[in-house]
Amino acid sequence: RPAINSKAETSSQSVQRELLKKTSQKNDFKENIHSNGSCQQLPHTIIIGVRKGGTRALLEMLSLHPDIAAAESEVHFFDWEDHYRNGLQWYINQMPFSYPHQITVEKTPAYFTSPKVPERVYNMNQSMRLLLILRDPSERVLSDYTQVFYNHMQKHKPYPSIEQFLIKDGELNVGYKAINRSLYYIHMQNWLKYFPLDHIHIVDGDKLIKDPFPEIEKVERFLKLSPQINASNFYFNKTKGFYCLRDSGRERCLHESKGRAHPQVDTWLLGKLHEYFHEPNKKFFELVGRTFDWHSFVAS
Ligand SMILES: Nc1ncnc2c1ncn2[C@@H]1O[C@H](COP(=O)(O)OS(=O)(=O)O)[C@@H](OP(=O)(O)O)[C@H]1O
Repeated sequence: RPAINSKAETSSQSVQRELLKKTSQKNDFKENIHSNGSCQQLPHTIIIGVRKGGTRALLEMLSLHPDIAAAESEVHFFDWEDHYRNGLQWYINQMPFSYPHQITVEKTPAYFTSPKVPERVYNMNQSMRLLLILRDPSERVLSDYTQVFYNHMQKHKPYPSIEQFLIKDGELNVGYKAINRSLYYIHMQNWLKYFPLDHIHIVDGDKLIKDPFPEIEKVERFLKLSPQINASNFYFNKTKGFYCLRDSGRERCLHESKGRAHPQVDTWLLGKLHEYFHEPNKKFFELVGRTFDWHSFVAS
């Protein structure tokens, strides 16, 4: 049963349960075994978000571990109806081939803020251990905007300035989607209806940027992996301005779309953002019993 939610099953829940049952009965799906003994398996852990939190960096860094097998692209199984309808066999087919001792992981940042997803993950595996990487909520808003701005640029489409999204009638536009995605306590509450807090490991995305190794060590411990990733797997690349990875002598940085400059935002507007997130951040800290070093300014 869900950790907190004890309400009677709603019709949408029973439809979902039926959908999952249809595809999850043992004989209904196979784990696609390769002749070398590897096979495709359902993920043992999922990086559920948050969008622009550093999910790709986390996945790539974790993949340095020999016991990790990661799905390359975002799967969007639980949040896209077209995918979810295909059932668990389809989900398995998206997974990398891995050996029995390995942990399969996929990352889809949109899961964290998608209300249907926690229940769907729960219906698949009630004891799933989840990874969540969060970043300063205001910084995340700027990163979110930057991502969509570049998506438009690449298609040679115009895109309004960040001020046009952030300001409405002279005040902060709290209806902006990117702001909602940064209200972490709201989304976290949805997850905690189904999973206990100790099954959701929160990676500090700001710390992962500044000094990745200690954060990755914590993830190794959470996933009960042997400590195999070392400080020497990371080196700071001055040109990129971020840590890059060193794996068996090979060096690589994340794609150029990661670590882009954010738009310059007026101090007044930035102050408004920081002020707006003060209460929601406090609620989030109470919910998870831990604080983060996020901007949280209150006007005097
Ligand atoms: N080592 C390293 N190299 C490059 N980038 C790094 C790294 N560690 C964390 N980050 C931060 O990751 C941010 C992108 O987050 P996501 O991968 O979750 O974005 S996405 O939701 O999948 O689009 C990205 O956000 P932006 O800085 O806004 O581009 C980075 O700040």
